[in-house]
Amino acid sequence: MAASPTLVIGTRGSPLALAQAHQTQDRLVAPHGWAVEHLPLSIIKTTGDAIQDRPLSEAGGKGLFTKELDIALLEGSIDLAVHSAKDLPTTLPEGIVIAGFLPREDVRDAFISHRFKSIGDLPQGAVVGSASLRRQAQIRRLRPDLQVTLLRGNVQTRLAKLERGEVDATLLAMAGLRRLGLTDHVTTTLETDDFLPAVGQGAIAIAIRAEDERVREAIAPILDAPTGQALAAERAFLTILDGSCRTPIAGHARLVGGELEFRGLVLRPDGSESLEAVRRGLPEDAVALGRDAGSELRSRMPPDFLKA
Ligand SMILES: NCc1[nH]cc(CCC(=O)O)c1CC(=O)O
Repeated sequence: MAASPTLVIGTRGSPLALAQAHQTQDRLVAPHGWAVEHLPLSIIKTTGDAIQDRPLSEAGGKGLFTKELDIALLEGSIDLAVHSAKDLPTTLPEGIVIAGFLPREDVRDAFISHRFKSIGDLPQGAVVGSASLRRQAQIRRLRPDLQVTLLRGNVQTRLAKLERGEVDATLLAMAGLRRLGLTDHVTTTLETDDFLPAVGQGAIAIAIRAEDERVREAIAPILDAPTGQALAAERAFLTILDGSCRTPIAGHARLVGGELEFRGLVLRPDGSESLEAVRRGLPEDAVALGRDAGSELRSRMPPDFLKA
């Protein structure tokens, strides 16, 4: 047998990022009969990891988690980069493409509280912490009487802050909690009809060099086509709305029967108003569905909509 080629997997160093990188590594072992030693991880610290004191939306947004990994890809020190699709900007640098996505995890958000059973159960004035403008705005829409505060840090840090009583409740993605084996903390899961996830939530994206056919072929067996179709619609929607991190935007596509169903939502940051668009169509038309929903919302949005 010929010597196996080596793929270097680039990842951030947070526990969630490492869990996702290990999942990618494990999935690549099976189809090729490679050993994990052929798929070493290269852990790369990003600007986003270093900023702890202010909301990332103020520090420059999503690219903060990808820039250093993009550079490593382009320089050739890694062969693929594993990302939470949710944290990826809509446009990647020249020369880098998303090859595809692993099969999607649970897309829902989880409500987590040690004292209260659900969002509806929170007493007036209770403090809900989240760093996500999307979650903040949706909470405010459901419960304008609550206090919504910034809660930053990785998943474990946020759970520790909740434990210490810094907030009464928080919301986290089910996908991350599952990957970290932390679902014991979940008080209740929020159905997508009531609380719409972020574009890309629950999906792991694999980025590669655009022209690297060797890597593209090697990872093809682990990519999931339905997830790719859903993400195509969601990311097209986000692109139309020019999803900056300052804008509360939610969007989710799923296959229902043979059809792709997309729901998109934009909210005022204070939750006082929201606009929703729904599209159904052929999975092949995913990009058009997402774009169309985005265009509809953009045309319906009053000019001042995105200001607080
Ligand atoms: N922004 C942080 C982030 N990026 C991806 C996930 C969870 C995993 C996923 O959504 O795929 C999380 C944590 C969270 O939102 O609870």
